[in-house]
Amino acid sequence: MPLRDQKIGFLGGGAMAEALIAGLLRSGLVEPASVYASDISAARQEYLEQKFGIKTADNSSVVSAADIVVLAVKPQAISGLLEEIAPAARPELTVVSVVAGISTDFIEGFFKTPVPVVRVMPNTPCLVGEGASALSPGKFCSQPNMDKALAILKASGQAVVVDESMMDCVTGLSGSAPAYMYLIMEGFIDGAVRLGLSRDVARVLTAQTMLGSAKMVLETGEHPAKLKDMVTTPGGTTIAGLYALEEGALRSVLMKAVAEAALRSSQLAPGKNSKT
Ligand SMILES: NC(=O)C1=CN([C@@H]2O[C@H](COP(=O)(O)OP(=O)(O)OC[C@H]3O[C@@H](n4cnc5c(N)ncnc54)[C@H](O)[C@@H]3O)[C@@H](O)[C@H]2O)C=CC1
Ligand SMILES: O=C(O)[C@@H]1CCC=N1
Repeated sequence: MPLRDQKIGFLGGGAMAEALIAGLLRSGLVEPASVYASDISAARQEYLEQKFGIKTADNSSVVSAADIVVLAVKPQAISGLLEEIAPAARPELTVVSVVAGISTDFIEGFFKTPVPVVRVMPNTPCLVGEGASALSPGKFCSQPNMDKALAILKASGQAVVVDESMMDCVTGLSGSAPAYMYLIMEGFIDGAVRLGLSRDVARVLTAQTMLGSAKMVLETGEHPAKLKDMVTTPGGTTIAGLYALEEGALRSVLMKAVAEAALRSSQLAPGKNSKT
């Protein structure tokens, strides 16, 4: 029970913090009274208090009150936030960062003492308990620190440990890919609407097909190519559709999407060719 008696504070109460808080409370691993959040938007703080029954306070008060703090601001705001909370940071704290493109080294550099930092790349499906998260330990991280971070992320889906050198890749894959999946689904839905199917029916059939196909991959452990072959009758419909997808170079487009997003992740840290 790595989260027993732990107070968890979220710094930045936006979409990602909301998804993780929802998962934690749904899992029953922590009570609302053990969860704190801070946000520069008063409206956002009020929303989180109302929705989850958690407490809100300013950044430094949350760090002082918490055993675990989750950094959940945009990369552009991370330096200011770290400068603000540094005086309250201490070696007993576990810092969990979900900030894209920001290394454990970068975060550790703001603190005067060795503070354990875990870098995490979650995704928005955490909101419905189906997140995919990757975690990497910083140099001051012990196994109990990792266990706490893993427990938070596993409350919202699946979580795996990867070497930090793979974090940009993971950011371009599972961190960003919900958006790619929605784009793909939009295309399928429009394709069916074009042929006369109602949008509502097309939406349900598309989303359930994506869910079912993903479940087949996870539950059978088979290579996707084998599962694809199971659908594909010689001379049938599927191979006709696959031919169109291959003509559009779907697989190379998807590979490029992961690479472009990973490249952008590597540029997000302040001072690293950041565009914003
Ligand atoms: N949205 C996504 O799909 C994913 C986002 N992430 C990462 O999670 C982090 C948060 O992203 P989102 O939740 O999507 O952004 P968001 O914009 O929804 O939330 C950020 C929140 O931080 C607040 N904020 C800004 N400066 C602050 C400060 N100094 N102190 C306290 N609060 C402050 C903002 O008011 C906002 O509510 C980002 O670093 C992003 O890279 C990681 C994985 C997936
Ligand atoms: O687009 C972004 O930068 C963030 C990180 C991964 C998903 N959303």
